[in-house]
Amino acid sequence: MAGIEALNEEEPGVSTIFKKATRAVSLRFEDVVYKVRLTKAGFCGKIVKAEEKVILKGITGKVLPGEMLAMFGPSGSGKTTLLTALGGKLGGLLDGNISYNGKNFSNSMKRNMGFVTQDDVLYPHLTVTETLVFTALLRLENTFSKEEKIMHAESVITQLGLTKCKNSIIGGPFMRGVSGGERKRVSIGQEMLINPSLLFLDEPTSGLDSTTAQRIVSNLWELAKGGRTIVMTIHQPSSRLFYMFDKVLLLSEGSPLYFGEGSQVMDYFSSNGYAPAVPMNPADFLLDLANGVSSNSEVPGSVKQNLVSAYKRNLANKLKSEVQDNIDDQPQDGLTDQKVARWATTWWQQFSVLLRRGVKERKHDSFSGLKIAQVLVVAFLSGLLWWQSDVSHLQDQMGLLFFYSGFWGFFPLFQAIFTFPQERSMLEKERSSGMYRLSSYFMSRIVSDLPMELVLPTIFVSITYWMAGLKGTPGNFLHTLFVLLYSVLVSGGLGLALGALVLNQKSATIMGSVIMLSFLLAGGYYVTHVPAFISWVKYISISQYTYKLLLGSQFKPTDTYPCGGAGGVCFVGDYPAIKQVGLDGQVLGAVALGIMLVVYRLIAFFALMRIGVTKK
Ligand SMILES: Nc1ncnc2c1ncn2[C@@H]1O[C@H](COP(=O)(O)OP(=O)(O)OP(=O)(O)O)[C@@H](O)[C@H]1O
Repeated sequence: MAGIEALNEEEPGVSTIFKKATRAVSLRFEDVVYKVRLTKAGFCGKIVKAEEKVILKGITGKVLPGEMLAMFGPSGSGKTTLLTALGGKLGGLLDGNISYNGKNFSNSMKRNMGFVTQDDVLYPHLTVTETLVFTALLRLENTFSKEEKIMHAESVITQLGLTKCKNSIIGGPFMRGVSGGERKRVSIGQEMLINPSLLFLDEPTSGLDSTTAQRIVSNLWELAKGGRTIVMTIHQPSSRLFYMFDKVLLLSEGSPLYFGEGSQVMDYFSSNGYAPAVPMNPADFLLDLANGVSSNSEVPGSVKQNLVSAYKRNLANKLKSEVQDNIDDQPQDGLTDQKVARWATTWWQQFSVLLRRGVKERKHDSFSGLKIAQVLVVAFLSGLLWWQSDVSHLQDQMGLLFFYSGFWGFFPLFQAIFTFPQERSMLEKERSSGMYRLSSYFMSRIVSDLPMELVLPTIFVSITYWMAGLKGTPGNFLHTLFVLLYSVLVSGGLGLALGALVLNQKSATIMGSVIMLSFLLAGGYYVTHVPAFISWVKYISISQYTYKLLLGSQFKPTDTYPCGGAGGVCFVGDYPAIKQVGLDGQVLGAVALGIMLVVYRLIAFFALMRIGVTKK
C-alpha cells in the first residue's frame, strides 16, 4: 500500500481524527432477491398489463469490520439496487435476510451508517465549510459541544484534502463552484462526520481522474482499517485501486458471478476456464466476463450461463454456510433502539440550524433583483393607472382592490409551489439518514421564507396605496396591508400544499394556475349573478374572502359616493357590485382564511411525511 502512504504524506492531519470506529458492524446478506412490478397503462391511465421483473437474483455474502467490499458489474446489473437494499433504503418486494450484527435494520444502525449516493445532493450556494459545519451541527450528538462539532467538520476538511477550496461555494449547473472530485469528497465528508461504522458509497469515483479516485479510495481504505465496514459500487477502477478491495462482488443482470476475496478472483475464474489472454486490469477482465465477453471464443450468452452455473456449483452453498458461521458471535455493543435516542439534537437546535442554513442558501434567490424589479414595475404601473382615484370612481377603486387580491394570490402561490419539488432530493437524503424531524425542517422553511413573503407585498402596497389615492388614514392603510399580508400567507400555503402533494414542478404549476384562476373567477368581481349549482366555489375561494376583507378595509356600508348627478349621494353599501359581495361578515371571512392558512400547511406537512421514509 505504498500509494496510500504517499498520499497520506501529502495531507498532514490525515488520520488524526476518527482513528477507530465507535462500533464494529458485520453485515450479512443471504439470498437477497428484489423484484419490481412493471405496469403498462392503457387508456385513461388504466393498468392493462403488470409483469414482474427480477432485479436481484439471490445475492449472498458478508462483510466484516475492517473490510472494504467493491461491487462490480455492467451498467444495469443491479449494483445500486443491492447497495440501497443493504443500506436499508429499499422497501417493496425485497426477499432474503439482511442483518447488521445479527439484527435487523434499526434506528441505532441508521445513526451509525453513512450512505453516499451516486449524485451529489448539496446546496449550491453554501461553501464547503458551511456545508460540512451545518451537517456536523445537525448530525453529531449533543455529547459534543458546538465548538467540537465545528472542529470535527474542519478536521474532515483537512482529512479529505479540501483545505484549498474550503471557502468556495459548491456551485451548480449555472454557477461555477468546486470541481466534481471536490464535490464528491464533500458528500463523503458529510457521512464521515458521524464516524460511521458502516459506510455505503454508490460510485464514489465516477467521473474523476485516476489520481483523485485513488485519493478517495485511499481515504476509504484508511477508514476501513479503523474498524469500519465499507461497501461501494464502482465502475472500472484502475488496477492499483482494485487491489485495495478486500472483497469483490461481481454481478451480471442481477445474478452473482463471484463473491469473495479480491486477491483470489482471478484464480477463481482461471480455475473455471476463464483467464485473460493478455495481462490486463482485473476490473476490466471482470467487466468483460459479466458482459459475456471472453477470449474463449464462446457465444456471449453461454459465458454468462457458464459463470452463473459455476457460481451455483462452487460458491453458493459455501457462501451460505460462511454467512451462517459465527452468526451468534457478532460484535456486541449492547446498543439497542431503546438506548439510542432517535435524534442526535433537540428540536430547537435542528430548527435554528436549518433556519440559518435556509437563510444562507436562499438569500440570493429570495431577494433577487429580478423579483424586486418585477414587483416595483407592477406597483408603479398600477399606481399610475389608478392615479389619485377617489370614491367618485367607486368601480375603479373596487377594481384596484380586486387586482390586489389577484396579483397577491398568484405571486406567492408560484413562489411557494417550487419549494418542496426543489427540496425533494435534499429532504430525501437528509431525512433517510435521520438528520432531523420533519416538523423542525418544515417550521424553519416557513419562517425563513417569511421575510421575502411579507416584504415584497408591503413595498407594493406602500407604493400603490398612496399613488392610487385610497383612504389616507394610517388605520385604513394598515388594515389594507394586514389583509393583503394575511392573504399572501394563505396563497403561499396553497402553493406549499400543491408542491408537496405533487412533488413535480410542472404538474404543480398547472394545477396551481387552474385553481387560482377558479378562485379569481369566483372572487365576486367579474361575475355577480352566479348560478346556484356552481356558487359554492366562492366559499373556497381565497380571492373572494380577500376581496371582501379589502373592501371592508376601505368602505363602511354608510359611506357615501356621488350618484345620480346634481350633488346626489348614495350609500356605498347599496352599490350593486358591493352589495353582491357584502361588507358584512368580515370576521367570518377572516376566520375562513385562517382555516385555509392552517389546513394548507397541514396538507403540505402530511404530504411530506412520505419523503425519506426508510425501511425499518
Ligand atoms: N423501480 C424500478 N423499476 C423498474 N426497473 C428498475 C427499478 N429499479 C431498478 N430497475 C432496473 O434494474 C436494473 C438494475 O438497476 P441498478 O440501478 O441497480 O443498476 P446499476 O448496476 O447500479 O447500474 P449503473 O451502473 O448504471 O448505475 C436496471 O435495469 C434498472 O432499470
